[in-house]
Parts: sequence; C-alpha cells; structure tokens
Amino acid sequence: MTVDHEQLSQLLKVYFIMGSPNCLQKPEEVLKEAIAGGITLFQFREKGTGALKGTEKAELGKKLLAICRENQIPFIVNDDIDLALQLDADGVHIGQEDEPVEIVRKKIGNKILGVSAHSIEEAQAAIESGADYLGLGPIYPTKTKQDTRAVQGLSLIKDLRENGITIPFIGIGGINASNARQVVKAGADGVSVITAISHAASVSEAVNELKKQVLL
Ligand SMILES: Cc1ncc(COP(=O)(O)OP(=O)(O)O)c(N)n1
Ligand SMILES: Cc1ncsc1CCOP(=O)(O)O
Ligand SMILES: [Mg+2]
Repeated sequence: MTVDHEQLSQLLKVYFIMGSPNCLQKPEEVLKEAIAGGITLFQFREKGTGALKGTEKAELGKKLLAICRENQIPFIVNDDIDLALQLDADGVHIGQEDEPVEIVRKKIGNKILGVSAHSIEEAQAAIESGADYLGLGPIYPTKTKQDTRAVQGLSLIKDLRENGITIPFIGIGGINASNARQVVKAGADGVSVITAISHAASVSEAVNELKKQVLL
C-alpha cells in the first residue's frame, strides 16, 4: 500500500490500537463497533498481561484483518514484522526498542512504517531511515503501557512543527474526547487511542466523540 503525506494525514485522524488484553468484550466486536463509529486506521497490538502468542495471536490477527479489509480500514501490526508479512498487513509500527528502522523498511518494502519518537533527534533519525509517520507519546499519563518514557505533554508536538518537521504524526497516551482537540491544535495530524475507545460503554459513540474533536 503506497500512501502520500496527505492520505496518511487523513488516515491518522482517529487511529485505534488494540489487542485482546485491552478488550472488555470480543476483540472482533470491539473492532466492528469502532469501525462503525468512524476510526480511520487500526493497529493490532497484542501485548501485555494475558496477550495471545504464536498461532492464537496470528489467528486473531487474521480475523481482525478480515474485518478491516471488509471495511477498507488499513491494518497495521505492532512490533511483529514476521506476522505483518505473513498476514500481508498494510503496515507496521515499531518503537525505539524494536528492530532498527532501516532493516524494517527493507523487510516491508512500501508498506506503511510508523515509528515512535520521544525527541527531535529520534524523530529526525526515524524520518531519515524511512518512517512514513511518527507516534509521539505518552502525551498524558496512561495505565496501558508500563514501560513508557516520561509523560511529555504537548511540548514535543509543538517543537517538531516549529522545527519544520512536516511528516504526519499522532499523539498517543491517555488521549480521550476531552483532551484530543488540544493534541491536534498543537500540531498533530490525529490521535492514537487504546482505552478511551476499547473500554468505553459505547465504543462507537466514543469514536464518534473523538472524531468530532479531532475534525473541529
Ligand atoms: C501509533 C503508535 N505510537 C506509539 C506506539 C508505541 O510503540 P512502542 O514505543 O514500540 O511501544 P509498544 O506499543 O510496542 O509497547 C504505538 N504502538 N503506536
Ligand atoms: C502504546 C503506547 N505508547 C505510548 S503510550 C501507549 C499506550 C496508550 O494507551 P491509552 O490510550 O490507553 O493511554
Ligand atoms: Mg514496539
């Protein structure tokens, strides 16, 4: 899948990330509801306590990919490049502790490549090595990921734009409908969200609320 900056910027508006440990009901149902609410991109992140492994993880990935395909929502795999290639996913997301960006770029060809960055230097290095978009965070405190860097607030988002970085990027970490607007106002193309969507009483309404804030 080849996408230009503008298409990617649109895809990043409401970027839903989840795996089975994040869900209060069947992941397939959560994803269907999130799509009905209007998510623009999905990342399969099967990580954390109770996460599926091996064949079970691949089987769930295959089911979630099928749902995304039926609804024309691009499907990104977190960390696991082999699974992304096996499923023929649309892209992968890697962090600073994962495989080096250049190596992943070679492995995945023109699939979408997202990279986490926590400073201008990491952002520039990721861009030079072939990232298509950046994930910046945690913007706000989060309970979902234990091994995060320090909470950043909006400063890195503003700094990147002030330093002429034009690549699409999203904020991640503790984002919900009450703070999403300020993330986008600071310069992000969109928001990446786990809990505010996956734990919502109504998943589709939560997505809808987030989307309204991001597109304001
Ligand atoms: C869109 C997006 N941004 C950041 C991350 C975090 O990636 P990473 O730092 O590699 O941490 P894990 O998610 O692998 O625990 C992400 N997954 N997606
Ligand atoms: C994967 C990840 N990377 C930085 S914060 C985070 C977790 C975001 O989850 P939530 O939206 O529940 O705070
Ligand atoms: Mg990672």
